[in-house]
Amino acid sequence: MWNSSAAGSLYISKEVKGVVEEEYSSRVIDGRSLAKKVEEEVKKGVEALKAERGITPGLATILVGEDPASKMYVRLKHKACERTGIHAEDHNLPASISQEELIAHIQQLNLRKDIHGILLQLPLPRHLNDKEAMLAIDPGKDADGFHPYNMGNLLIGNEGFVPCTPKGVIRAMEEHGIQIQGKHAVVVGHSNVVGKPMAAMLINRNATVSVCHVFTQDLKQYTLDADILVVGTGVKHLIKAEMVKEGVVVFDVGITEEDGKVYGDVDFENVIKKAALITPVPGGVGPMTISILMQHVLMAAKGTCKA
Ligand SMILES: Nc1nc2c(c(=O)[nH]1)N[C@@H](CN(C=O)c1ccc(C(=O)N[C@@H](CCC(=O)O)C(=O)O)cc1)CN2
Repeated sequence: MWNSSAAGSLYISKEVKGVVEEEYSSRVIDGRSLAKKVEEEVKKGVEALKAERGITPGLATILVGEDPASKMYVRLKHKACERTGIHAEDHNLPASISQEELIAHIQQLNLRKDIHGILLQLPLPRHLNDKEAMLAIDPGKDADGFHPYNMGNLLIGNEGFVPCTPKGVIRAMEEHGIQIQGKHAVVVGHSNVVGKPMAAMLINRNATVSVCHVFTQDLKQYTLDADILVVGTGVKHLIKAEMVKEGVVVFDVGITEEDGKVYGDVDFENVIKKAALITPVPGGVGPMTISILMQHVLMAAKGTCKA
């Protein structure tokens, strides 16, 4: 049922090579190769848009403050823009900015004809209200898919701008021929960025979906029954081998940084021995998130996703 070679999973990154025994390497979903494929599609689309309509897609990223991880994610997004031919603008605002000033800044970007996508890097400093700020973004420029208009559309099955991480997971499933309909998909984590939109996307594809979170009693009871498991909690190695069944497909969306190393929510080294397919951290869902963002900026510039 699973197509482990479809998306070039023969290439294994050096981080993964270090922990995976040879016999399991074909089970690894290589997010970097998949992201490269998506970026190549975007690059072609950008070139065509420039040639046919003289439009260069433009993305404005807004980063409030100096959080090192957020700075790195914004940097990765700008590099992807460079690779795909998208114009990128860095709006680094001071941590002391008020809610009103932030909203005024977003409104200025809404008016700009050369800016097609606006991305507000999360998390914001605690004194700022992210939901209110998201609401200020023109839904037609909402490259992240977090505006309530786009979230509402997702819920009723109109998938336009949807959150990039879960869309990256769905794209990886498609590339590997993973059947979703009729399967039991278990989503661990109920954030607005990953868990809730992921559950909606799986429901839209006729999976039976369980959503587990920090208040779920007996998590293992759910994860053991999962055909598809998506985990995004930020708890390092929350999912152990004894919590999954043989043949499960696992998407690890968690990121924990410790002593300069990055860890996922899944005990990859051991879970891979039971999984049919699994994403590593790093090199799994993260790069897909960024490539889908590029896809959204192109969509916004083409006007194929109007609010
Ligand atoms: N406005 C948004 N804020 C946040 C989002 C988002 O989608 N939109 N998601 C996360 C952070 N994030 C993107 O912003 C993100 C995180 C990680 C990666 C990634 O490629 N990670 C690499 C590892 C990098 C490392 O070494 O630390 C990987 O997994 O291979 C990309 C994007 C929260 N905020």
